[in-house]
Amino acid sequence: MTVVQIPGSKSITARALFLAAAAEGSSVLRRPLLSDDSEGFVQGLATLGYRVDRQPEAWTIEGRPAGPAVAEAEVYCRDGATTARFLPALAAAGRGTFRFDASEQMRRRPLGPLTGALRELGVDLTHELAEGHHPLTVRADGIKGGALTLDAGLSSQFLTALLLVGPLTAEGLDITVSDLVSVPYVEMTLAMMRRFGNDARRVGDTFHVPPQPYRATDYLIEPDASTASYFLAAAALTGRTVTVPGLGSGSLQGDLRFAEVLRRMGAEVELGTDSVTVTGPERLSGVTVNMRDISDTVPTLAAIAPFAEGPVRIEDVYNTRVKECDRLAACEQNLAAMGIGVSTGRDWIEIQPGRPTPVTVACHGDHRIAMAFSVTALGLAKNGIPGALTLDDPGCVRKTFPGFHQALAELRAEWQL
Ligand SMILES: O=C(O)C1=C[C@@H](OP(=O)(O)O)[C@@H](O)[C@H](O)C1
Ligand SMILES: C=C(OP(=O)(O)O)C(=O)O
Repeated sequence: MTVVQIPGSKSITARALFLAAAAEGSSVLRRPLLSDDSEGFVQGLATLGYRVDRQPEAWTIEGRPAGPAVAEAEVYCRDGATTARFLPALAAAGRGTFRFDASEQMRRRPLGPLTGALRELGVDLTHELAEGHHPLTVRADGIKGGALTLDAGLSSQFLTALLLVGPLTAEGLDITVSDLVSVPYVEMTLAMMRRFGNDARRVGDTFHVPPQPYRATDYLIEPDASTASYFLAAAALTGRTVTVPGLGSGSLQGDLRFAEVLRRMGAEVELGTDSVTVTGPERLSGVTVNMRDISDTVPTLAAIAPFAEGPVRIEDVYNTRVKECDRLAACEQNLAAMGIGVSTGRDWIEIQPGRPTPVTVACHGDHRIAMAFSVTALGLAKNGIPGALTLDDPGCVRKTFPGFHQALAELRAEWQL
């Protein structure tokens, strides 16, 4: 049995940073994620005048319920969609002129439903180059609040941004949502808002957020379940056992359900109160699975799929086309290059069993493509397929797990693969 320590959850770190910044008093966030996304979020907060004291194991943030401490700022959001979508909402609740920009990759990703909703709430917001994309400027003068509708079919992060800012509005928010994707991330948002003292709740398709102030909290961040998927998949693929401590039945992260997908493919899964353990079978079986709730783990499953006994079909994941890259296209491209039978439609991908030949993986600057296909390399080694699989951009893992390659190398050394 191999124990793998996984760094903190990106999504929980981002929410905790927002909530701590918006709360009255000083919050301590324990075991935050140290990566490009979370550093970008902290840097964004600092640019907006929030005080963050960063020790490696704990970050202390002084909250400001009235919003940013500066009247003008230029915030660079890097590649992080949580930063690029949550921080403009936070700034809108304050007073001042705040310009936001992001990397080329993030500039391409959609923002329109969120910026449209902020405008519906009376926020003065202008896009510089293209409607619904970064860069943008918010001329903030507080938010009164009220009722609004939101299309959350491309991203749940639009809803999370509005939920998080709701308690900072004068009257609260009632948000009626259509076509919501990634539901567990919204449940995570509501659970964390409760921990910081706000009783936002969902009734049918409407989310009610009372204007109840956040209070400062001491918050322990869970390991990242999407990151864990690569190591659980590695165990499932090679017949080994991996335990990830800190991720158990009480986890806030939907992506832990990826272990259930591995179970359906024949792996043994033990979900304890504070850990998850996966043991791989002799050979995985094929599966058809709806991954609308857990779409960050689509590349992980696609990358081990060729080694299954039957076809692997992943459905209802259109929004994976508007992530760091078009992930259905990137998975199809790389699997096809390896000689694997693969087809895709608007919102699905189907992968046939086969013997992948090693290639240089086209990462498209996407950490999940890089990490997922690094696991394919273990399948090649286990099946005695000669040659090395390489990545055209190994460094892109810095977005969520700068130490990924080292961690995987340690696993391979232990398993002699
Ligand atoms: O709210 C969050 O922290 C996230 C929500 C999901 O995005 P979508 O809602 O865009 O699917 C997920 O893919 C992303 O990595 C993190
Ligand atoms: C989609 C992702 O990130 P984000 O949307 O937060 O940039 C991800 O981490 O897979």
